[in-house]
Amino acid sequence: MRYAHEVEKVRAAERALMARLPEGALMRRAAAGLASVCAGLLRSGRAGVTGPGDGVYGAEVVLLVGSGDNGGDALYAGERLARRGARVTAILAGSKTHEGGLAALRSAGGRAVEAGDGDRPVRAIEAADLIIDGMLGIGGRGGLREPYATLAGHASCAIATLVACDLPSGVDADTGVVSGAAVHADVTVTFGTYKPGLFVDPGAEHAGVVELVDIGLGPYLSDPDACLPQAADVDLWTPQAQRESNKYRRGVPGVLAGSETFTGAAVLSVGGAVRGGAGMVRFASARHSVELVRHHWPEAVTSVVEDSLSGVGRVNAWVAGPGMGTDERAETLLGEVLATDLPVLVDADGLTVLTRRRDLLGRSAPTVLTPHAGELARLLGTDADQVEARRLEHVRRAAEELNATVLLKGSTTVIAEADRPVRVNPTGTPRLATAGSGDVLSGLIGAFLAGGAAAIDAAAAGAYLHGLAGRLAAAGPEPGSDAEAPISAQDVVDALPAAFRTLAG
Ligand SMILES: NC(=O)C1=CN([C@@H]2O[C@H](COP(=O)(O)OP(=O)(O)OC[C@H]3O[C@@H](n4cnc5c(N)ncnc54)[C@H](O)[C@@H]3O)[C@@H](O)[C@H]2O)[C@@H](O)CC1
Ligand SMILES: [K+]
Repeated sequence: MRYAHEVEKVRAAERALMARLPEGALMRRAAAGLASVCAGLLRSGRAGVTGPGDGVYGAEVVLLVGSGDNGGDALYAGERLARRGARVTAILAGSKTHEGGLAALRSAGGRAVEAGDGDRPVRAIEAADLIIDGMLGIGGRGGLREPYATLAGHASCAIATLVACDLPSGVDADTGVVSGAAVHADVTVTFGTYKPGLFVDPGAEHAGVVELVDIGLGPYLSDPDACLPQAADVDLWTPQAQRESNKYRRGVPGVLAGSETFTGAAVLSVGGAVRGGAGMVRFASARHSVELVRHHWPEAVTSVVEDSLSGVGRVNAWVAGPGMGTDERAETLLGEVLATDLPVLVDADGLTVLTRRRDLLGRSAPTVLTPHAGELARLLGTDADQVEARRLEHVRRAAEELNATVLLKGSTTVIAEADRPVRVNPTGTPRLATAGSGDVLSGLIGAFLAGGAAAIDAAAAGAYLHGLAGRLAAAGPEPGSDAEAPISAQDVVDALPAAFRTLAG
């Protein structure tokens, strides 16, 4: 798991640590880590310098230097690279400059130009092998002002490898929100702990590959605000099929989905549950959906239901909502499911019903809600643009107000439960924004809930494997190929076994 802390907590930890260290020691640690990652990039040839030598000697390095300590980090890192023979140019963009850092760079042979000094900054950026963005770190607020915005644009377009110091300038550290121009980094070297904005789009997408440099902050940091699960975590959360397990021990999800009119959602949701490792799936719906599910998934045990689930048989968890409609019948059946003491996942039409029946959420058993921004906005009585603009804030609020584990779908899927760090899903592809993809996710999480996983673990594991299956389906059988193709929700179902296999690797 990767843990992230908001700015306030980072600052508190830095203060506590700095009180025990000589003046400037922390900045030198950060700069040493940053210089070491940059030297590695230059050595590997990734940053454009090829031929004999260590890649650092003779390399053209440009520092974009802001007025705060982020600029100080960049200047001290530049000093280290200059001492190893790099030709380092600092572009001074702030209203002031870290004096110690600038003096250190100059003493190592580096030079400095003002951001407003004609076309010299642009020429330096164009000729660079590597650029360090030291304009703004955790002190950044709102959209980039000039000349930062223009420099961010030039640097992001340059052929040089662009390395962000702590976080890309223009990305909000706590939320990942970008307002206006921002640095689009290849690599971000972040200090002490990850920042939530590095996990969540658009911040995550601006950060590129994120490297964490340990500056000794760990013991001083309080609880994390967000975390990013890794394959090993997901492996622990998915109920593993033990050799001795029989189909009942692995858990039986009940899927209440589809209607006379809408059948596809039901087929996909059952598919997610079957491929999620459910020993057996019970499916309850109107006759037409039942017929189609029987045809696609003969392994599901089906029941035609009208206004009661009494004949469905024993299940360990419920998935309710995809394609079930929003009429009175749907409301009655959803009410019956939520009145049980079983874990219940509510999605799609089920969420629409909940907007008028929030009282149904007053239960003590685990509930997982899987809305997209529009559905969450309706549940919270706000509008979708607000949710999209501040995803972390809204998913946290929803978990508190709705008494549920809330998985907010989107370009970065985020999952909240009261009093826990938000889990951010690291997998996925824009190709997953296709009809029916969410239905697959609901069934998959339902399989994990039925298998005994805690609600937040089931949701996080489901999001991870679903995103990975989407990526694998879009990439096709060519390993390592960057080319992606459009996919259908059924392709995601079919790629789930391959996604599971990566966990074992
Ligand atoms: N505090 C510490 O102990 C350490 C801090 N470190 C570095 O220090 C950074 C934080 O330094 P600071 O607190 O000085 O903050 P920053 O360097 O992030 O930026 C602060 C300055 O930027 C200006 N600014 C804010 N938003 C702006 C915008 N949108 N456009 C233009 N200018 C804007 C502010 O007016 C202020 O002058 C960290 O990100 C990290 O890189 C590291 O050296 C490790 C140790
Ligand atoms: K930066």
